[in-house]
Amino acid sequence: MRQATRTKKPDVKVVILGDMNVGKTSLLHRYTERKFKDTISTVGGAFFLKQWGPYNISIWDTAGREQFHGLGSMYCRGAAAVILTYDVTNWQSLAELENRFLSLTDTANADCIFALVGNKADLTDPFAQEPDSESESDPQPVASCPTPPASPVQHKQVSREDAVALYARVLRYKGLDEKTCLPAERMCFETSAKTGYNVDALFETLFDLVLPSILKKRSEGEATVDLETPLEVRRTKAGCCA
Ligand SMILES: Nc1nc2c(ncn2[C@@H]2O[C@H](COP(=O)(O)OP(=O)(O)OP(=O)(O)O)[C@@H](O)[C@H]2O)c(=O)[nH]1
Ligand SMILES: [Mg+2]
Repeated sequence: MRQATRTKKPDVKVVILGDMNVGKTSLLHRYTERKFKDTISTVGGAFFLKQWGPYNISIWDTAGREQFHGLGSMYCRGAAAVILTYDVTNWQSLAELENRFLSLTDTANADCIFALVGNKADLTDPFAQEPDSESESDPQPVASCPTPPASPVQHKQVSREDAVALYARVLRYKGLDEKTCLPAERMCFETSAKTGYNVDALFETLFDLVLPSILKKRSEGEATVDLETPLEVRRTKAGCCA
């Protein structure tokens, strides 16, 4: 009898969505490479493969620029989790999630998990300016006296309450009952790709939450996510497959 061989196919798909410049690619670099690197605006999309215990998780980076909007629902197809990303210093980036990006998730799995992420927290919150002890930042010059904040604190345009309210509307849009869903306190994050603040917590929370979805799929003997699905994937400068 022929034995099935296991290729390194992803078990589950996570997609990151949001307006241009909110820091989607930077968040993925921070998580997968432990670095804050220069980016160029993403063209099309790119995927990163992350080994999580015995499982392979594909994380799809998407382009926020309007010209690539049409590709978004293709990337979301079959997603087990979607990260809706905004910039805490830019109110419009939160509004765009509802106006432009939420409908793209119609192609995601019915039991898709949503996380709402306010990035660039280092610009508004002195606490988020501290490098995450787990994350290796690019070396900073050594200061001889108490270190001033790395950059001036900017006006925070999106409060946590605004994000929590949007999370509730996302659940409503998906026809989900707030009482039985994952609570906003757990699924709304403020992060900094620059310092690493909360970045591991975001991805690791999501990965833990998608495990049941992997196990269910495996027990049902479903095919894993097919990377060969024709997708016009143009890579970012940063490339992919961390
Ligand atoms: N201060 C600060 N800047 C950030 C952070 N994350 C990203 N940036 C900067 O924001 C700009 C955009 O970052 P990207 O990661 O390319 O943004 P994106 O969402 O992938 O943009 P598109 O690919 O065009 O959709 C870059 O100049 C980053 O250096 C952050 O956490 N803090
Ligand atoms: Mg990008």
